[in-house]
Amino acid sequence: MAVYTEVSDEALASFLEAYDIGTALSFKGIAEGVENSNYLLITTAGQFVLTLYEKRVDPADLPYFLGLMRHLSARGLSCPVPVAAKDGALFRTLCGRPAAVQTFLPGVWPRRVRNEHCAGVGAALAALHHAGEGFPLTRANALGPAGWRPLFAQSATRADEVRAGLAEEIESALSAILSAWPEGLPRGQIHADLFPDNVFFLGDRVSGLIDFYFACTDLYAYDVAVCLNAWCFEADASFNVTKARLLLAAYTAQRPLSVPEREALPVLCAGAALRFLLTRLHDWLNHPAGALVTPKDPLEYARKLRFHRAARSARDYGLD
Ligand SMILES: Nc1ncnc2c1ncn2[C@@H]1O[C@H](COP(=O)(O)OP(=O)(O)OP(=O)(O)O)[C@@H](O)[C@H]1O
Ligand SMILES: N[C@@H](CCO)C(=O)O
Repeated sequence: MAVYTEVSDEALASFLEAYDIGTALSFKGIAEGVENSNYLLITTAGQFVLTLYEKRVDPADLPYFLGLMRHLSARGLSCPVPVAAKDGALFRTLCGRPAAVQTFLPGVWPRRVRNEHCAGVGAALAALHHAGEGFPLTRANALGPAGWRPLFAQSATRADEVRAGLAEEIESALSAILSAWPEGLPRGQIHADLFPDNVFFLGDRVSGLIDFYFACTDLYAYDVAVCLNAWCFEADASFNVTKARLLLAAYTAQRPLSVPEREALPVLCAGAALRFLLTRLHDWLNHPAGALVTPKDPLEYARKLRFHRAARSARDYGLD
């Protein structure tokens, strides 16, 4: 469930007065998602999603996130478009929280990832990277290499509660990855969290991308690495090279990877696995008893990390 803030009919009606999208016909909480409160809002003008930003999103980042979505959409990428209020603002305040109205995106995310989905996401990721060009704002990746040590420091002494030896394994991976992290690769606006639950499909075709709240300005090939982690492993933790080949073929058809990007793929994939291992470990150790949201398994990413640390070259990911 992800409705942390209840909105009364009166509060909604007065909020909507600031917009040109008619009056509410129906208003329902959306159960999915973890971070923010999301509502499906049907008005006399159409269908929208109303998001109230809870603790994790820094309001200072909203101009970047919402501006990026407008920029991407204007450049042909299918994603929710933030609707400006009558005064031009992309977000306002509702029930004491920053809140934004976005267009509704049709489609469903794949509960079971098939090969066709991987080709679709590869193409969509390259389209996102191209569409982001020219966006004037930047945002540092708070969960990039510089953030990993401080993040791990919050869990290090308790990591072995999750699995004996985990702290040492993370420490060794952290040092190896940081010392091999590539310099000078092409960078721009990246999604940084393009997991299956953030990609909507209609049939086998991508209908759009959502959840830009980790987006930042970082290495394009790191975004590819995030997707290889999120889309190309099976439930038994084995790497599915067919899925990787399809994802990479569709991506490189639109944005070829340079030789240095290809060479860096194993360390970028290891870094991406470490990022999700660290955030999941933190959430696993710190989730309040009785919380409605089940934390995600950190060990899934410890297994993926091992695969990447054993990989020798881009060939291990299906690139020739
Ligand atoms: N524009 C949209 N159109 C249609 N559905 C949407 C839209 N935005 C969000 N949703 C729905 O709301 C759900 C949660 O959205 P989102 O993933 O952005 O939330 P979140 O709270 O930031 O979650 P998390 O970061 O944990 O995934 C989505 O799975 C989807 O069902
Ligand atoms: N995609 C992240 C959650 C943050 O959106 C994970 O699976 O750990």
